Amino acid sequence: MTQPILLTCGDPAGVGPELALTARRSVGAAVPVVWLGDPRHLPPGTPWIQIDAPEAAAGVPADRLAVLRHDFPAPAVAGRPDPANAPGVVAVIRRAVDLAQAGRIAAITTAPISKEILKQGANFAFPGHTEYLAHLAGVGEVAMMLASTTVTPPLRSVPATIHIALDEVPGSFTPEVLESAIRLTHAALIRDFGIATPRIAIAGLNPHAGENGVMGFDEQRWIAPLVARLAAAGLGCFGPLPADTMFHAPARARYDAAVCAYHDQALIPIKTLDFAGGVNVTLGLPFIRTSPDHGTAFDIAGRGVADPDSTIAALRMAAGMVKARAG
Ligand SMILES: NC(=O)c1ccc[n+]([C@@H]2O[C@H](COP(=O)([O-])OP(=O)(O)OC[C@H]3O[C@@H](n4cnc5c(N)ncnc54)[C@H](O)[C@@H]3O)[C@@H](O)[C@H]2O)c1
Ligand SMILES: N[C@H](C(=O)O)[C@H](O)COP(=O)(O)O
Repeated sequence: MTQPILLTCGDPAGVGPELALTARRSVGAAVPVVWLGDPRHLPPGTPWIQIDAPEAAAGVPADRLAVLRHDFPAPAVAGRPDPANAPGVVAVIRRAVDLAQAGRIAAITTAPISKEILKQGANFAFPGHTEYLAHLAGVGEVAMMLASTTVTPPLRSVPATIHIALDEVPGSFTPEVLESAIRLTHAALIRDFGIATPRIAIAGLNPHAGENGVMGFDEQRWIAPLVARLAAAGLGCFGPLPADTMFHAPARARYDAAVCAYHDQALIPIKTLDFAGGVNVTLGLPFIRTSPDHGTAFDIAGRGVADPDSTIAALRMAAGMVKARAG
């Protein structure tokens, strides 16, 4: 790789800045990385080198952090998020997308943000990176995949509805939304994960996938017919399956990705099985974006105990996707 993966700073009071150098070192010299943020927010003693353009990251030794500087209004106190820095956090994401769309970086890996702090400090109107990145890229349909990296068989799970309240799920989980998630998942498995003939398991919405109408009719009414139509069209999907029994190891061996109805149905299994190695990937963007699966972890930020593995896995997965797309 010649172009770098750009690692955003995320919330400067979260664990993002303290994980940056370790993650950068772990992926090694073959993968150039540039960190976008305010160097005042890095832990004291971090060896960093300022660069003026992402292209210069390849010349920075892998034991140093190449920094593309983005000055924030305020210093950061680990564990004490400051809404005054929220506009800076948002601007960093925007700048990363500008660089990706200009073809100057190979991929974006984002460090965690706090939606609550961004709303307080920047009136941020999006529930997460996923929706904001789609907005910035001008893309109507994206999906959020959480992919394991350390469990066998692996788990890749995609919630068809994303960051919405549970009481909004029944109205938002529509045939169009499910079809879009299945199509995006199918395309990503081929393009980014090198799976020529994807197998995609679809979760039901209701307990026992409705049990033939005893616990709900969504499966009979529209989920099963939709899945059958897309399977006939060659999308390799099957189901709907009862969600409670589709994530144990023998069940996972039967599919390459699971498409679920809502956020926790998809994310609880992966964060339980592989919290340390889980990676969040946005499907459907015109550029590559990965992220660790964890959040800002304000409760442990600054104590040097945060596990870097998910950030390392996110950088590695981004590099793998760059390679897969290059053929
Ligand atoms: N990609 C993202 O930007 C992203 C992802 C998830 C959550 N969040 C945000 O993060 C904030 C906090 O969310 P949360 O508390 O639900 O989840 P969290 O992942 O921040 O923390 C959950 C628990 O896991 C622990 N933890 C998290 N990361 C860890 C690590 N690297 N090493 C060791 N322990 C770790 C935390 O200490 C905490 O006990 C929220 O504002 C949420 O919106 C952001
Ligand atoms: N739902 C995600 C998770 O819990 O891992 C998280 O909020 C991150 O979402 P974005 O990548 O959209 O910020």
